[in-house]
Amino acid sequence: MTTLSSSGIAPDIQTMNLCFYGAGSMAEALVRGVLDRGLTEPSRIGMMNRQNAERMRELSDRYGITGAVGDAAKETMLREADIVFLAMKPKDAADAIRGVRDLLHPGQLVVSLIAGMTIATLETLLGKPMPIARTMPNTSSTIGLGATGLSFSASATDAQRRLTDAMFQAVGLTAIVEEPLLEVVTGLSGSGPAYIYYMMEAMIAAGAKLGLTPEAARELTVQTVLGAAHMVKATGEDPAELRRKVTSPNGSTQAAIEKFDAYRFAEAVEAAVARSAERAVEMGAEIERNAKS
Ligand SMILES: NC(=O)C1=CN([C@@H]2O[C@H](COP(=O)(O)OP(=O)(O)OC[C@H]3O[C@@H](n4cnc5c(N)ncnc54)[C@H](OP(=O)(O)O)[C@@H]3O)[C@@H](O)[C@H]2O)C=CC1
Ligand SMILES: O=C(O)[C@@H]1CCC=N1
Repeated sequence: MTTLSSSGIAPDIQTMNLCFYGAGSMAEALVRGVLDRGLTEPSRIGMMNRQNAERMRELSDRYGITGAVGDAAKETMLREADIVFLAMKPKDAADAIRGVRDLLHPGQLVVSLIAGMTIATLETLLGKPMPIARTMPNTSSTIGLGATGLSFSASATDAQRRLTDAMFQAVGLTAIVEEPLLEVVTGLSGSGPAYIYYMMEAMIAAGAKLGLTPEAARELTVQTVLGAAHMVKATGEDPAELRRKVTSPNGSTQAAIEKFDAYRFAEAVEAAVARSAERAVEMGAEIERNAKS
Protein backbone atom coordinates (compact mmCIF):
# COMPACT_ATOMS: atom_id res chain seq x y z
CA MET A 1 0.00 0.00 0.00
CA THR A 2 1.40 3.43 -0.90
CA THR A 3 1.41 6.16 1.68
CA LEU A 4 3.22 9.46 1.60
CA SER A 5 3.69 10.04 5.29
CA SER A 6 4.25 7.60 8.07
CA SER A 7 4.19 9.97 11.03
CA GLY A 8 0.40 10.48 11.01
CA ILE A 9 1.05 14.12 11.95
CA ALA A 10 0.42 17.05 9.64
CA PRO A 11 2.62 19.81 11.06
CA ASP A 12 1.10 22.65 9.00
CA ILE A 13 -2.50 21.89 9.59
CA GLN A 14 -2.80 23.74 12.92
CA THR A 15 -2.32 27.03 11.08
CA MET A 16 -4.93 26.32 8.42
CA ASN A 17 -8.62 27.11 8.19
CA LEU A 18 -10.73 24.11 7.22
CA CYS A 19 -14.14 24.60 5.66
CA PHE A 20 -16.58 21.70 5.33
CA TYR A 21 -19.08 22.46 2.60
CA GLY A 22 -21.79 19.93 3.51
CA ALA A 23 -22.20 18.99 7.17
CA GLY A 24 -23.63 15.46 7.18
CA SER A 25 -22.42 12.12 8.53
CA MET A 26 -19.10 12.00 6.71
CA ALA A 27 -18.14 15.61 7.43
CA GLU A 28 -18.96 15.08 11.11
CA ALA A 29 -16.92 11.85 11.20
CA LEU A 30 -13.88 13.68 9.91
CA VAL A 31 -14.33 16.73 12.13
CA ARG A 32 -14.71 14.62 15.24
CA GLY A 33 -11.73 12.50 14.24
CA VAL A 34 -9.36 15.43 13.64
CA LEU A 35 -10.50 17.24 16.81
CA ASP A 36 -10.28 14.16 19.05
CA ARG A 37 -6.79 13.54 17.77
CA GLY A 38 -5.74 17.14 18.47
CA LEU A 39 -4.88 17.78 14.85
CA THR A 40 -6.44 21.24 14.96
CA GLU A 41 -8.64 23.52 17.07
CA PRO A 42 -12.41 23.99 16.70
CA SER A 43 -11.77 27.69 15.96
CA ARG A 44 -10.05 26.60 12.73
CA ILE A 45 -13.09 24.69 11.49
CA GLY A 46 -16.09 26.07 9.64
CA MET A 47 -19.01 23.89 8.55
CA MET A 48 -21.82 24.82 6.17
CA ASN A 49 -25.01 23.16 5.09
CA ARG A 50 -27.93 24.12 2.88
CA GLN A 51 -30.92 24.50 5.19
CA ASN A 52 -30.78 22.41 8.34
CA ALA A 53 -30.25 25.01 11.07
CA GLU A 54 -30.92 22.57 13.90
CA ARG A 55 -28.21 20.21 12.64
CA MET A 56 -25.78 23.13 12.50
CA ARG A 57 -26.60 24.19 16.06
CA GLU A 58 -26.03 20.62 17.18
CA LEU A 59 -22.60 20.51 15.48
CA SER A 60 -21.57 23.89 16.93
CA ASP A 61 -22.62 22.82 20.44
CA ARG A 62 -20.98 19.43 20.17
CA TYR A 63 -17.62 20.44 18.66
CA GLY A 64 -17.32 24.22 19.11
CA ILE A 65 -16.90 24.72 15.37
CA THR A 66 -18.34 27.72 13.49
CA GLY A 67 -21.49 26.79 11.61
CA ALA A 68 -23.25 28.54 8.75
CA VAL A 69 -26.55 27.74 7.10
CA GLY A 70 -27.49 28.71 3.56
CA ASP A 71 -25.79 31.68 1.92
CA ALA A 72 -25.18 33.60 5.18
CA ALA A 73 -21.49 33.67 6.11
CA LYS A 74 -20.72 31.26 3.29
CA GLU A 75 -18.65 33.85 1.51
CA THR A 76 -16.26 34.67 4.37
CA MET A 77 -15.93 31.06 5.43
CA LEU A 78 -15.09 29.84 1.94
CA ARG A 79 -12.80 32.70 0.98
CA GLU A 80 -10.78 32.38 4.18
CA ALA A 81 -10.42 28.62 4.01
CA ASP A 82 -7.07 27.02 3.22
CA ILE A 83 -8.70 23.63 2.66
CA VAL A 84 -12.25 23.23 1.36
CA PHE A 85 -13.84 19.82 1.91
CA LEU A 86 -16.70 18.99 -0.43
CA ALA A 87 -19.09 16.80 1.55
CA MET A 88 -22.52 17.02 -0.01
CA LYS A 89 -24.40 14.12 -1.62
CA PRO A 90 -23.45 13.38 -5.24
CA LYS A 91 -26.88 14.51 -6.46
CA ASP A 92 -26.32 17.98 -4.92
CA ALA A 93 -22.69 18.32 -5.94
CA ALA A 94 -22.92 20.05 -9.33
CA ASP A 95 -25.26 22.84 -8.21
CA ALA A 96 -23.51 23.31 -4.88
CA ILE A 97 -20.03 23.59 -6.44
CA ARG A 98 -21.19 25.88 -9.24
CA GLY A 99 -22.82 28.08 -6.60
CA VAL A 100 -19.52 28.80 -4.86
CA ARG A 101 -16.85 28.48 -7.48
CA ASP A 102 -16.33 32.24 -7.74
CA LEU A 103 -15.44 32.32 -4.04
CA LEU A 104 -12.67 29.77 -4.45
CA HIS A 105 -9.10 30.49 -5.53
CA PRO A 106 -6.12 28.40 -6.66
CA GLY A 107 -4.26 28.99 -3.37
CA GLN A 108 -6.73 26.67 -1.69
CA LEU A 109 -6.73 22.89 -1.66
CA VAL A 110 -10.03 21.23 -2.54
CA VAL A 111 -10.61 17.87 -0.85
CA SER A 112 -13.57 16.01 -2.30
CA LEU A 113 -15.26 13.25 -0.33
CA ILE A 114 -17.96 12.80 -2.97
CA ALA A 115 -18.46 9.26 -4.21
CA GLY A 116 -18.02 8.84 -7.94
CA MET A 117 -17.17 12.43 -8.89
CA THR A 118 -13.98 12.38 -10.94
CA ILE A 119 -11.21 14.94 -10.68
CA ALA A 120 -11.93 15.93 -14.31
CA THR A 121 -15.59 16.61 -13.53
CA LEU A 122 -14.64 18.61 -10.47
CA GLU A 123 -12.18 20.65 -12.54
CA THR A 124 -14.99 21.40 -15.01
CA LEU A 125 -17.31 22.47 -12.19
CA LEU A 126 -14.66 24.67 -10.57
CA GLY A 127 -13.95 26.29 -13.92
CA LYS A 128 -10.37 27.10 -12.96
CA PRO A 129 -7.24 25.15 -12.15
CA MET A 130 -7.16 24.25 -8.46
CA PRO A 131 -5.24 21.53 -6.63
CA ILE A 132 -7.60 18.66 -5.85
CA ALA A 133 -7.47 15.64 -3.56
CA ARG A 134 -10.19 13.13 -4.36
CA THR A 135 -10.80 10.88 -1.39
CA MET A 136 -12.99 7.98 -0.36
CA PRO A 137 -13.04 7.83 3.44
CA ASN A 138 -15.41 5.96 5.71
CA THR A 139 -17.32 6.84 8.84
CA SER A 140 -14.92 4.95 11.14
CA SER A 141 -12.71 8.07 10.84
CA THR A 142 -14.88 9.26 13.73
CA ILE A 143 -12.87 7.08 16.12
CA GLY A 144 -9.52 7.17 14.32
CA LEU A 145 -10.10 3.83 12.61
CA GLY A 146 -11.04 5.11 9.16
CA ALA A 147 -9.82 3.65 5.88
CA THR A 148 -9.39 6.25 3.14
CA GLY A 149 -8.43 5.96 -0.52
CA LEU A 150 -6.74 9.02 -2.04
CA SER A 151 -5.95 10.32 -5.53
CA PHE A 152 -4.66 13.73 -6.57
CA SER A 153 -4.92 16.07 -9.52
CA ALA A 154 -1.70 16.62 -11.44
CA SER A 155 -1.63 20.17 -10.07
CA ALA A 156 -1.51 19.08 -6.41
CA THR A 157 1.95 19.77 -4.99
CA ASP A 158 3.96 17.22 -3.02
CA ALA A 159 3.32 19.24 0.13
CA GLN A 160 -0.45 19.20 -0.50
CA ARG A 161 -0.36 15.45 -1.13
CA ARG A 162 1.58 14.86 2.08
CA LEU A 163 -0.71 17.15 4.04
CA THR A 164 -3.86 15.39 2.82
CA ASP A 165 -2.37 11.97 3.43
CA ALA A 166 -1.26 12.93 6.95
CA MET A 167 -4.68 14.42 7.73
CA PHE A 168 -6.49 11.21 6.80
CA GLN A 169 -3.79 9.08 8.44
CA ALA A 170 -4.53 10.93 11.66
CA VAL A 171 -8.03 9.46 11.53
CA GLY A 172 -7.07 6.01 10.28
CA LEU A 173 -5.28 4.29 7.45
CA THR A 174 -4.74 5.66 3.94
CA ALA A 175 -4.06 4.13 0.53
CA ILE A 176 -2.96 6.22 -2.45
CA VAL A 177 -4.49 4.64 -5.55
CA GLU A 178 -4.90 5.37 -9.24
CA GLU A 179 -8.06 7.41 -9.58
CA PRO A 180 -10.26 4.72 -11.27
CA LEU A 181 -9.55 2.40 -8.33
CA LEU A 182 -11.31 4.83 -5.98
CA GLU A 183 -14.56 3.22 -7.14
CA VAL A 184 -13.27 -0.14 -5.90
CA VAL A 185 -12.27 1.53 -2.62
CA THR A 186 -15.84 2.83 -2.43
CA GLY A 187 -17.21 -0.69 -2.87
CA LEU A 188 -14.82 -2.15 -0.32
CA SER A 189 -14.12 0.27 2.54
CA GLY A 190 -16.26 3.35 1.78
CA SER A 191 -19.50 1.38 1.94
CA GLY A 192 -17.85 -1.47 3.86
CA PRO A 193 -18.81 -0.47 7.41
CA ALA A 194 -22.46 -0.88 6.40
CA TYR A 195 -21.81 -4.48 5.28
CA ILE A 196 -20.36 -5.34 8.68
CA TYR A 197 -23.24 -3.60 10.48
CA TYR A 198 -25.65 -5.55 8.28
CA MET A 199 -23.92 -8.80 9.28
CA MET A 200 -24.08 -7.73 12.92
CA GLU A 201 -27.78 -6.90 12.65
CA ALA A 202 -28.41 -10.36 11.26
CA MET A 203 -26.30 -12.07 13.95
CA ILE A 204 -28.01 -10.17 16.76
CA ALA A 205 -31.44 -10.98 15.34
CA ALA A 206 -30.52 -14.66 14.97
CA GLY A 207 -29.19 -14.88 18.53
CA ALA A 208 -32.30 -13.23 19.93
CA LYS A 209 -34.61 -15.37 17.80
CA LEU A 210 -32.93 -18.48 19.15
CA GLY A 211 -33.48 -17.43 22.76
CA LEU A 212 -30.73 -15.05 23.95
CA THR A 213 -31.82 -11.71 25.35
CA PRO A 214 -31.36 -8.98 22.73
CA GLU A 215 -28.74 -7.38 25.04
CA ALA A 216 -26.72 -10.58 25.31
CA ALA A 217 -27.00 -11.21 21.58
CA ARG A 218 -25.73 -7.68 20.94
CA GLU A 219 -22.83 -7.85 23.39
CA LEU A 220 -21.67 -11.23 22.14
CA THR A 221 -21.90 -10.12 18.50
CA VAL A 222 -20.02 -6.86 19.05
CA GLN A 223 -17.21 -8.62 20.95
CA THR A 224 -17.00 -11.31 18.28
CA VAL A 225 -16.58 -8.80 15.45
CA LEU A 226 -14.13 -6.71 17.45
CA GLY A 227 -12.13 -9.78 18.47
CA ALA A 228 -12.05 -11.17 14.94
CA ALA A 229 -10.78 -7.88 13.42
CA HIS A 230 -8.17 -7.54 16.17
CA MET A 231 -7.05 -11.14 15.65
CA VAL A 232 -6.32 -10.49 11.97
CA LYS A 233 -4.35 -7.36 12.88
CA ALA A 234 -2.54 -8.74 15.92
CA THR A 235 -1.51 -12.12 14.48
CA GLY A 236 -0.90 -11.00 10.90
CA GLU A 237 -2.50 -14.27 9.80
CA ASP A 238 -4.82 -14.50 6.82
CA PRO A 239 -8.54 -14.51 7.63
CA ALA A 240 -8.73 -17.89 5.85
CA GLU A 241 -6.14 -19.38 8.24
CA LEU A 242 -7.86 -17.91 11.29
CA ARG A 243 -11.17 -19.29 10.03
CA ARG A 244 -9.58 -22.71 9.67
CA LYS A 245 -8.54 -22.61 13.34
CA VAL A 246 -12.15 -22.03 14.39
CA THR A 247 -13.52 -24.70 12.11
CA SER A 248 -13.20 -28.17 13.62
CA PRO A 249 -13.71 -30.99 11.11
CA ASN A 250 -17.35 -31.87 11.05
CA GLY A 251 -17.99 -29.43 13.90
CA SER A 252 -20.53 -26.67 14.39
CA THR A 253 -18.58 -23.96 12.49
CA GLN A 254 -18.23 -26.21 9.47
CA ALA A 255 -21.96 -26.78 9.58
CA ALA A 256 -22.53 -23.01 9.63
CA ILE A 257 -20.06 -22.34 6.79
CA GLU A 258 -21.79 -24.99 4.70
CA LYS A 259 -25.01 -23.03 5.18
CA PHE A 260 -23.26 -19.80 4.08
CA ASP A 261 -21.92 -21.62 1.03
CA ALA A 262 -25.38 -22.95 0.23
CA TYR A 263 -26.51 -19.32 0.10
CA ARG A 264 -23.38 -18.47 -1.95
CA PHE A 265 -22.01 -16.04 0.63
CA ALA A 266 -18.69 -15.22 -1.10
CA GLU A 267 -20.48 -14.65 -4.39
CA ALA A 268 -22.95 -12.34 -2.69
CA VAL A 269 -20.11 -10.30 -1.14
CA GLU A 270 -18.27 -10.04 -4.44
CA ALA A 271 -21.44 -8.97 -6.23
CA ALA A 272 -22.20 -6.39 -3.53
CA VAL A 273 -18.71 -4.82 -3.64
CA ALA A 274 -18.80 -4.74 -7.45
CA ARG A 275 -22.29 -3.24 -7.50
CA SER A 276 -21.29 -0.53 -5.03
CA ALA A 277 -18.30 0.36 -7.22
CA GLU A 278 -20.52 0.36 -10.30
CA ARG A 279 -23.07 2.59 -8.53
CA ALA A 280 -20.28 5.05 -7.69
CA VAL A 281 -19.41 5.21 -11.41
CA GLU A 282 -23.10 5.83 -12.21
CA MET A 283 -23.30 8.64 -9.67
CA GLY A 284 -20.11 10.13 -11.09
CA ALA A 285 -21.54 9.99 -14.62
CA GLU A 286 -24.67 11.79 -13.42
CA ILE A 287 -22.56 14.59 -11.90
CA GLU A 288 -20.53 14.75 -15.11
CA ARG A 289 -23.72 15.18 -17.16
CA ASN A 290 -24.87 17.97 -14.81
CA ALA A 291 -21.45 19.60 -14.99
CA LYS A 292 -21.69 19.81 -18.76
CA SER A 293 -25.29 21.04 -18.92
N1 LIG B 1 -21.63 8.53 4.71
C1 LIG B 1 -20.57 7.79 4.37
O1 LIG B 1 -20.32 6.70 4.93
C2 LIG B 1 -19.65 8.28 3.29
C3 LIG B 1 -19.99 9.33 2.49
N2 LIG B 1 -19.13 9.75 1.49
C4 LIG B 1 -19.51 10.88 0.65
O2 LIG B 1 -19.64 12.02 1.48
C5 LIG B 1 -20.64 12.86 0.93
C6 LIG B 1 -21.61 13.24 2.04
O3 LIG B 1 -22.27 12.07 2.47
P1 LIG B 1 -23.06 12.06 3.86
O4 LIG B 1 -22.28 12.81 4.87
O5 LIG B 1 -23.43 10.66 4.11
O6 LIG B 1 -24.35 12.92 3.43
P2 LIG B 1 -25.44 13.65 4.34
O7 LIG B 1 -26.72 13.58 3.60
O8 LIG B 1 -25.35 13.14 5.73
O9 LIG B 1 -24.95 15.18 4.32
C7 LIG B 1 -24.97 15.97 3.18
C8 LIG B 1 -24.72 17.40 3.60
O10 LIG B 1 -24.61 18.23 2.43
C9 LIG B 1 -25.36 19.40 2.64
N3 LIG B 1 -25.71 20.03 1.36
C10 LIG B 1 -26.41 19.51 0.33
N4 LIG B 1 -26.53 20.42 -0.66
C11 LIG B 1 -25.87 21.53 -0.23
C12 LIG B 1 -25.66 22.80 -0.79
N5 LIG B 1 -26.15 23.14 -1.98
N6 LIG B 1 -24.95 23.70 -0.06
C13 LIG B 1 -24.46 23.39 1.16
N7 LIG B 1 -24.65 22.20 1.75
C14 LIG B 1 -25.33 21.28 1.05
C15 LIG B 1 -26.56 18.95 3.43
O11 LIG B 1 -27.20 20.07 4.03
P3 LIG B 1 -28.79 20.05 4.40
O12 LIG B 1 -28.96 18.92 5.36
O13 LIG B 1 -29.00 21.39 5.01
O14 LIG B 1 -29.50 19.83 3.11
C16 LIG B 1 -25.85 18.02 4.44
O15 LIG B 1 -25.26 18.78 5.47
C17 LIG B 1 -21.30 12.13 -0.22
O16 LIG B 1 -20.88 12.67 -1.43
C18 LIG B 1 -20.84 10.70 -0.05
O17 LIG B 1 -20.67 10.09 -1.31
C19 LIG B 1 -17.92 9.17 1.29
C20 LIG B 1 -17.53 8.13 2.08
C21 LIG B 1 -18.35 7.55 3.11
O1 LIG C 1 -23.59 5.19 0.11
C1 LIG C 1 -22.89 6.07 -0.42
O2 LIG C 1 -23.17 6.46 -1.56
C2 LIG C 1 -21.71 6.63 0.32
C3 LIG C 1 -20.42 6.39 -0.39
C4 LIG C 1 -19.68 5.39 0.43
C5 LIG C 1 -20.45 5.28 1.64
N1 LIG C 1 -21.54 5.99 1.58
